[in-house]
Amino acid sequence: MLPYQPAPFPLARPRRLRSSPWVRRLVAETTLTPADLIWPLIVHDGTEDRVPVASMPGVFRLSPKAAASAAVEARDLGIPMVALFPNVDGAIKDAVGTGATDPDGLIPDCIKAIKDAAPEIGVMTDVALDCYTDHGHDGVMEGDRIANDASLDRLAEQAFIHAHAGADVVAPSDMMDGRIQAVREALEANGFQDTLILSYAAKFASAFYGPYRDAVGSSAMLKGDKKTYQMDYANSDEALKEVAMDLSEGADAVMVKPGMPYLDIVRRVSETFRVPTFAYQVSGEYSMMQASIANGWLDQDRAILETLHGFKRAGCAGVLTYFAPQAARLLG
Ligand SMILES: NCc1[nH]cc(CCC(=O)O)c1CC(=O)O
Ligand SMILES: [Mg+2]
Repeated sequence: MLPYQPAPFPLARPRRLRSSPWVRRLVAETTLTPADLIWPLIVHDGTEDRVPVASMPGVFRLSPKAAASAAVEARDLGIPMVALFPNVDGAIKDAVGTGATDPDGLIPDCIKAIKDAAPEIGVMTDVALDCYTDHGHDGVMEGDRIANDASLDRLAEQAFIHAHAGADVVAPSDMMDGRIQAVREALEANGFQDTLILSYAAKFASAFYGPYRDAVGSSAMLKGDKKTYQMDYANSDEALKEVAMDLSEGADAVMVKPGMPYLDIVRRVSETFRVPTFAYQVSGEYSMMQASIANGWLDQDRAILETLHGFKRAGCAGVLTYFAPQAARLLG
Protein backbone atom coordinates (compact mmCIF):
# COMPACT_ATOMS: atom_id res chain seq x y z
CA MET A 1 0.00 0.00 0.00
CA LEU A 2 1.33 3.42 -0.95
CA PRO A 3 1.23 6.00 1.88
CA TYR A 4 -0.64 8.41 -0.42
CA GLN A 5 -3.08 8.37 -3.28
CA PRO A 6 -1.21 9.27 -6.50
CA ALA A 7 -2.81 12.05 -8.48
CA PRO A 8 -4.66 10.73 -11.51
CA PHE A 9 -3.52 11.26 -15.07
CA PRO A 10 -3.03 13.88 -16.49
CA LEU A 11 -1.93 15.61 -13.25
CA ALA A 12 0.47 12.77 -12.62
CA ARG A 13 2.65 11.92 -15.58
CA PRO A 14 5.38 9.53 -14.32
CA ARG A 15 7.25 9.99 -17.60
CA ARG A 16 8.20 13.56 -16.55
CA LEU A 17 10.74 12.00 -14.14
CA ARG A 18 12.24 9.92 -16.97
CA SER A 19 12.38 12.59 -19.63
CA SER A 20 16.16 13.08 -19.79
CA PRO A 21 19.36 11.51 -18.49
CA TRP A 22 19.96 14.19 -15.87
CA VAL A 23 16.56 13.77 -14.24
CA ARG A 24 16.81 9.98 -14.33
CA ARG A 25 20.13 10.25 -12.52
CA LEU A 26 18.71 12.74 -10.08
CA VAL A 27 15.80 10.54 -8.98
CA ALA A 28 17.52 7.15 -9.05
CA GLU A 29 16.54 5.32 -5.87
CA THR A 30 19.60 3.05 -5.76
CA THR A 31 23.17 3.16 -6.97
CA LEU A 32 25.77 0.65 -8.10
CA THR A 33 29.46 1.41 -7.65
CA PRO A 34 32.68 -0.66 -7.76
CA ALA A 35 32.47 -0.69 -3.93
CA ASP A 36 29.47 -3.03 -4.26
CA LEU A 37 31.47 -5.76 -5.98
CA ILE A 38 33.30 -8.85 -4.72
CA TRP A 39 35.36 -10.65 -7.37
CA PRO A 40 35.51 -14.46 -7.06
CA LEU A 41 38.88 -15.83 -8.22
CA ILE A 42 39.41 -19.49 -9.08
CA VAL A 43 42.96 -20.41 -8.09
CA HIS A 44 44.92 -23.58 -8.83
CA ASP A 45 48.07 -25.41 -7.84
CA GLY A 46 49.07 -26.22 -11.44
CA THR A 47 52.15 -24.84 -13.14
CA GLU A 48 50.49 -22.46 -15.59
CA ASP A 49 49.65 -18.90 -14.60
CA ARG A 50 46.25 -18.76 -16.32
CA VAL A 51 44.19 -21.70 -17.60
CA PRO A 52 40.84 -20.91 -19.24
CA VAL A 53 37.74 -22.52 -17.70
CA ALA A 54 35.83 -24.00 -20.65
CA SER A 55 32.38 -23.68 -19.04
CA MET A 56 33.00 -20.07 -17.95
CA PRO A 57 34.27 -17.98 -20.90
CA GLY A 58 36.47 -15.17 -19.61
CA VAL A 59 37.28 -16.93 -16.33
CA PHE A 60 40.69 -18.47 -15.71
CA ARG A 61 42.22 -20.72 -13.11
CA LEU A 62 44.99 -18.57 -11.65
CA SER A 63 48.30 -19.40 -10.02
CA PRO A 64 49.02 -17.58 -6.73
CA LYS A 65 51.15 -15.11 -8.70
CA ALA A 66 48.36 -14.46 -11.22
CA ALA A 67 45.86 -14.14 -8.36
CA ALA A 68 48.06 -11.44 -6.86
CA SER A 69 48.01 -9.56 -10.20
CA ALA A 70 44.23 -9.90 -10.33
CA ALA A 71 44.01 -8.47 -6.81
CA VAL A 72 46.12 -5.48 -7.86
CA GLU A 73 43.78 -4.98 -10.84
CA ALA A 74 40.77 -5.23 -8.51
CA ARG A 75 42.22 -2.71 -6.09
CA ASP A 76 42.98 -0.28 -8.91
CA LEU A 77 39.37 -0.62 -10.11
CA GLY A 78 38.01 0.19 -6.65
CA ILE A 79 36.77 -3.34 -5.91
CA PRO A 80 36.99 -3.81 -2.11
CA MET A 81 37.44 -7.58 -1.90
CA VAL A 82 38.33 -10.74 -3.79
CA ALA A 83 37.07 -14.22 -2.85
CA LEU A 84 39.23 -17.30 -3.37
CA PHE A 85 38.06 -20.73 -4.60
CA PRO A 86 40.59 -23.56 -5.04
CA ASN A 87 41.17 -26.11 -7.77
CA VAL A 88 43.70 -28.57 -6.35
CA ASP A 89 45.40 -31.59 -7.86
CA GLY A 90 43.08 -34.61 -7.66
CA ALA A 91 45.95 -36.63 -6.18
CA ILE A 92 45.70 -34.74 -2.86
CA LYS A 93 41.93 -35.28 -2.50
CA ASP A 94 40.83 -37.75 0.19
CA ALA A 95 37.80 -38.62 2.30
CA VAL A 96 38.32 -35.93 4.96
CA GLY A 97 39.71 -33.18 2.72
CA THR A 98 43.16 -33.13 4.31
CA GLY A 99 44.29 -30.45 1.85
CA ALA A 100 41.75 -28.00 3.29
CA THR A 101 43.75 -27.65 6.48
CA ASP A 102 47.27 -27.62 5.04
CA PRO A 103 48.88 -24.43 6.38
CA ASP A 104 51.18 -24.47 3.33
CA GLY A 105 48.36 -25.25 0.89
CA LEU A 106 47.11 -23.36 -2.13
CA ILE A 107 44.77 -20.96 -0.32
CA PRO A 108 47.32 -19.85 2.32
CA ASP A 109 49.82 -19.32 -0.54
CA CYS A 110 47.33 -17.18 -2.45
CA ILE A 111 46.36 -15.14 0.60
CA LYS A 112 50.00 -14.32 1.27
CA ALA A 113 50.74 -13.49 -2.38
CA ILE A 114 47.73 -11.16 -2.52
CA LYS A 115 48.52 -9.49 0.80
CA ASP A 116 52.09 -8.82 -0.40
CA ALA A 117 50.94 -7.33 -3.70
CA ALA A 118 47.79 -5.45 -2.64
CA PRO A 119 47.56 -5.13 1.14
CA GLU A 120 44.66 -2.67 0.79
CA ILE A 121 42.24 -5.22 -0.61
CA GLY A 122 40.08 -7.54 1.46
CA VAL A 123 40.58 -11.27 1.03
CA MET A 124 37.72 -13.68 1.60
CA THR A 125 38.01 -17.46 1.60
CA ASP A 126 35.58 -20.32 1.09
CA VAL A 127 35.18 -22.59 4.11
CA ALA A 128 33.98 -25.98 2.83
CA LEU A 129 35.64 -29.28 2.08
CA ASP A 130 34.23 -30.03 -1.39
CA CYS A 131 37.26 -28.85 -3.33
CA TYR A 132 39.48 -31.20 -1.29
CA THR A 133 37.39 -34.35 -0.86
CA ASP A 134 37.38 -37.39 -3.14
CA HIS A 135 33.55 -37.51 -2.84
CA GLY A 136 33.01 -33.82 -3.64
CA HIS A 137 30.89 -33.08 -0.58
CA ASP A 138 31.32 -30.06 1.67
CA GLY A 139 31.57 -32.13 4.85
CA VAL A 140 32.90 -35.54 5.82
CA MET A 141 30.90 -38.73 5.25
CA GLU A 142 29.80 -41.56 7.47
CA GLY A 143 28.62 -44.30 5.13
CA ASP A 144 26.29 -42.64 2.62
CA ARG A 145 25.50 -39.68 4.88
CA ILE A 146 27.17 -36.32 5.15
CA ALA A 147 28.00 -36.21 8.85
CA ASN A 148 27.09 -32.86 10.32
CA ASP A 149 28.86 -32.76 13.67
CA ALA A 150 31.97 -34.59 12.53
CA SER A 151 32.36 -31.96 9.79
CA LEU A 152 32.40 -29.03 12.20
CA ASP A 153 35.92 -29.59 13.54
CA ARG A 154 37.32 -29.85 10.01
CA LEU A 155 35.58 -26.64 8.93
CA ALA A 156 36.65 -24.74 12.05
CA GLU A 157 40.25 -25.79 11.50
CA GLN A 158 40.07 -24.75 7.86
CA ALA A 159 38.77 -21.31 8.85
CA PHE A 160 41.58 -20.98 11.41
CA ILE A 161 44.20 -21.90 8.77
CA HIS A 162 42.79 -19.18 6.48
CA ALA A 163 42.72 -16.55 9.24
CA HIS A 164 46.24 -17.48 10.27
CA ALA A 165 47.43 -17.00 6.67
CA GLY A 166 45.89 -13.51 6.67
CA ALA A 167 42.33 -13.90 5.40
CA ASP A 168 40.15 -10.95 6.41
CA VAL A 169 36.83 -12.70 5.90
CA VAL A 170 36.08 -16.41 6.17
CA ALA A 171 32.93 -17.49 4.40
CA PRO A 172 31.50 -20.89 5.32
CA SER A 173 29.63 -22.18 2.27
CA ASP A 174 29.16 -25.75 3.49
CA MET A 175 25.65 -25.45 5.05
CA MET A 176 26.37 -27.76 8.01
CA ASP A 177 24.26 -26.83 11.05
CA GLY A 178 26.26 -25.11 13.79
CA ARG A 179 29.32 -24.31 11.70
CA ILE A 180 29.21 -20.58 12.34
CA GLN A 181 29.43 -21.21 16.07
CA ALA A 182 32.26 -23.72 15.55
CA VAL A 183 34.19 -21.30 13.33
CA ARG A 184 33.60 -18.34 15.65
CA GLU A 185 34.81 -20.30 18.67
CA ALA A 186 37.94 -21.46 16.84
CA LEU A 187 38.73 -17.89 15.79
CA GLU A 188 38.16 -16.52 19.32
CA ALA A 189 40.27 -19.24 20.91
CA ASN A 190 43.21 -18.52 18.63
CA GLY A 191 43.37 -14.73 18.76
CA PHE A 192 41.43 -14.03 15.57
CA GLN A 193 38.54 -12.20 17.18
CA ASP A 194 38.67 -9.53 14.46
CA THR A 195 38.28 -11.92 11.53
CA LEU A 196 34.92 -11.44 9.88
CA ILE A 197 32.52 -14.27 9.13
CA LEU A 198 30.36 -13.85 6.05
CA SER A 199 28.00 -16.79 6.24
CA TYR A 200 26.50 -18.42 3.18
CA ALA A 201 23.42 -18.62 5.36
CA ALA A 202 20.73 -19.23 2.76
CA LYS A 203 22.43 -21.40 0.18
CA PHE A 204 20.15 -23.41 -2.06
CA ALA A 205 20.82 -26.72 -3.81
CA SER A 206 21.10 -25.37 -7.34
CA ALA A 207 21.73 -26.39 -10.92
CA PHE A 208 23.48 -23.05 -11.35
CA TYR A 209 26.66 -24.25 -9.59
CA GLY A 210 27.44 -26.57 -12.52
CA PRO A 211 30.12 -24.50 -14.30
CA TYR A 212 31.84 -23.75 -10.96
CA ARG A 213 32.12 -27.43 -10.15
CA ASP A 214 33.93 -27.85 -13.47
CA ALA A 215 36.14 -24.88 -12.65
CA VAL A 216 37.26 -26.28 -9.29
CA GLY A 217 37.30 -29.87 -10.53
CA SER A 218 34.69 -31.24 -8.14
CA SER A 219 31.92 -32.20 -10.59
CA ALA A 220 33.57 -35.45 -11.68
CA MET A 221 34.09 -36.33 -8.01
CA LEU A 222 30.64 -35.50 -6.67
CA LYS A 223 28.74 -38.52 -5.46
CA GLY A 224 25.00 -37.83 -5.48
CA ASP A 225 23.74 -34.33 -4.75
CA LYS A 226 23.84 -31.78 -1.93
CA LYS A 227 20.13 -31.73 -1.10
CA THR A 228 20.53 -33.02 2.46
CA TYR A 229 22.41 -29.87 3.44
CA GLN A 230 21.78 -27.13 0.89
CA MET A 231 18.28 -25.64 0.98
CA ASP A 232 15.28 -26.68 -1.07
CA TYR A 233 14.42 -23.96 -3.57
CA ALA A 234 10.75 -24.29 -2.63
CA ASN A 235 11.49 -22.55 0.69
CA SER A 236 11.65 -18.96 1.82
CA ASP A 237 10.60 -18.83 5.53
CA GLU A 238 13.31 -21.40 6.18
CA ALA A 239 15.91 -18.95 4.84
CA LEU A 240 14.96 -16.53 7.63
CA LYS A 241 15.52 -19.24 10.23
CA GLU A 242 18.92 -20.10 8.74
CA VAL A 243 19.96 -16.43 8.77
CA ALA A 244 18.71 -15.92 12.34
CA MET A 245 20.70 -18.91 13.55
CA ASP A 246 23.90 -17.83 11.81
CA LEU A 247 23.63 -14.29 13.18
CA SER A 248 23.07 -15.63 16.68
CA GLU A 249 26.15 -17.85 16.27
CA GLY A 250 28.39 -14.91 15.39
CA ALA A 251 28.14 -14.17 11.67
CA ASP A 252 28.91 -10.54 10.78
CA ALA A 253 27.19 -10.63 7.43
CA VAL A 254 25.13 -13.12 5.48
CA MET A 255 24.75 -14.29 1.94
CA VAL A 256 21.99 -15.59 -0.28
CA LYS A 257 23.05 -17.92 -3.06
CA PRO A 258 22.41 -18.24 -6.03
CA GLY A 259 21.52 -14.68 -6.95
CA MET A 260 19.12 -13.71 -9.73
CA PRO A 261 16.49 -16.43 -9.14
CA TYR A 262 16.59 -15.68 -5.37
CA LEU A 263 16.18 -11.90 -5.14
CA ASP A 264 12.94 -12.44 -3.22
CA ILE A 265 15.03 -14.10 -0.50
CA VAL A 266 17.48 -11.19 -0.52
CA ARG A 267 14.62 -8.76 -0.06
CA ARG A 268 13.15 -10.68 2.87
CA VAL A 269 16.49 -11.21 4.58
CA SER A 270 17.69 -7.62 4.22
CA GLU A 271 14.35 -6.21 5.38
CA THR A 272 13.96 -8.60 8.29
CA PHE A 273 17.48 -8.48 9.75
CA ARG A 274 18.98 -5.16 8.63
CA VAL A 275 22.47 -6.65 8.49
CA PRO A 276 24.85 -6.55 5.53
CA THR A 277 23.29 -8.98 3.07
CA PHE A 278 25.23 -10.21 0.07
CA ALA A 279 24.27 -12.35 -2.88
CA TYR A 280 26.28 -14.46 -5.28
CA GLN A 281 25.65 -14.20 -9.00
CA VAL A 282 26.94 -17.74 -9.40
CA SER A 283 28.76 -19.50 -12.20
CA GLY A 284 25.63 -20.73 -13.99
CA GLU A 285 24.19 -17.22 -14.06
CA TYR A 286 27.48 -15.91 -15.44
CA SER A 287 27.74 -18.63 -18.06
CA MET A 288 24.17 -18.34 -19.30
CA MET A 289 24.70 -14.62 -19.79
CA GLN A 290 28.07 -15.16 -21.49
CA ALA A 291 26.51 -17.71 -23.84
CA SER A 292 23.85 -15.18 -24.89
CA ILE A 293 26.40 -12.41 -25.18
CA ALA A 294 28.63 -14.60 -27.38
CA ASN A 295 25.65 -15.23 -29.68
CA GLY A 296 24.87 -11.54 -29.90
CA TRP A 297 21.52 -12.08 -28.17
CA LEU A 298 22.30 -9.92 -25.16
CA ASP A 299 24.17 -6.63 -25.01
CA GLN A 300 27.05 -7.37 -22.65
CA ASP A 301 27.51 -4.03 -20.90
CA ARG A 302 23.82 -3.31 -20.44
CA ALA A 303 23.00 -6.83 -19.25
CA ILE A 304 25.83 -6.81 -16.70
CA LEU A 305 24.86 -3.47 -15.20
CA GLU A 306 21.14 -4.22 -15.15
CA THR A 307 21.52 -7.56 -13.38
CA LEU A 308 23.97 -6.18 -10.82
CA HIS A 309 21.79 -3.16 -10.17
CA GLY A 310 18.93 -5.55 -9.50
CA PHE A 311 20.84 -6.97 -6.55
CA LYS A 312 21.23 -3.51 -5.05
CA ARG A 313 17.55 -2.74 -5.55
CA ALA A 314 16.64 -6.00 -3.80
CA GLY A 315 18.59 -4.86 -0.74
CA CYS A 316 22.10 -6.24 -1.20
CA ALA A 317 25.09 -4.55 0.40
CA GLY A 318 27.18 -6.10 -2.34
CA VAL A 319 27.38 -8.84 -4.96
CA LEU A 320 29.84 -11.60 -5.71
CA THR A 321 30.15 -11.67 -9.47
CA TYR A 322 32.58 -13.00 -12.05
CA PHE A 323 31.72 -9.83 -13.99
CA ALA A 324 33.26 -7.65 -11.24
CA PRO A 325 36.20 -6.22 -13.22
CA GLN A 326 34.07 -5.56 -16.33
CA ALA A 327 31.37 -3.95 -14.22
CA ALA A 328 33.88 -1.82 -12.31
CA ARG A 329 35.36 -0.63 -15.61
CA LEU A 330 31.90 0.33 -16.87
CA LEU A 331 31.16 2.19 -13.64
CA GLY A 332 34.59 3.83 -13.29
N1 LIG B 1 31.52 -24.97 -1.19
C1 LIG B 1 30.88 -25.08 -2.37
C2 LIG B 1 30.73 -23.87 -3.23
N2 LIG B 1 31.29 -22.65 -3.02
C3 LIG B 1 30.93 -21.83 -4.08
C4 LIG B 1 30.11 -22.56 -4.93
C5 LIG B 1 29.45 -22.15 -6.21
C6 LIG B 1 29.91 -20.89 -6.83
C7 LIG B 1 29.43 -20.70 -8.23
O1 LIG B 1 28.64 -21.50 -8.78
O2 LIG B 1 29.85 -19.70 -8.83
C8 LIG B 1 29.99 -23.85 -4.41
C9 LIG B 1 29.24 -24.89 -5.14
C10 LIG B 1 28.55 -25.97 -4.46
O3 LIG B 1 27.95 -25.80 -3.39
O4 LIG B 1 28.60 -27.07 -5.01
MG1 LIG C 1 22.53 -23.13 8.68
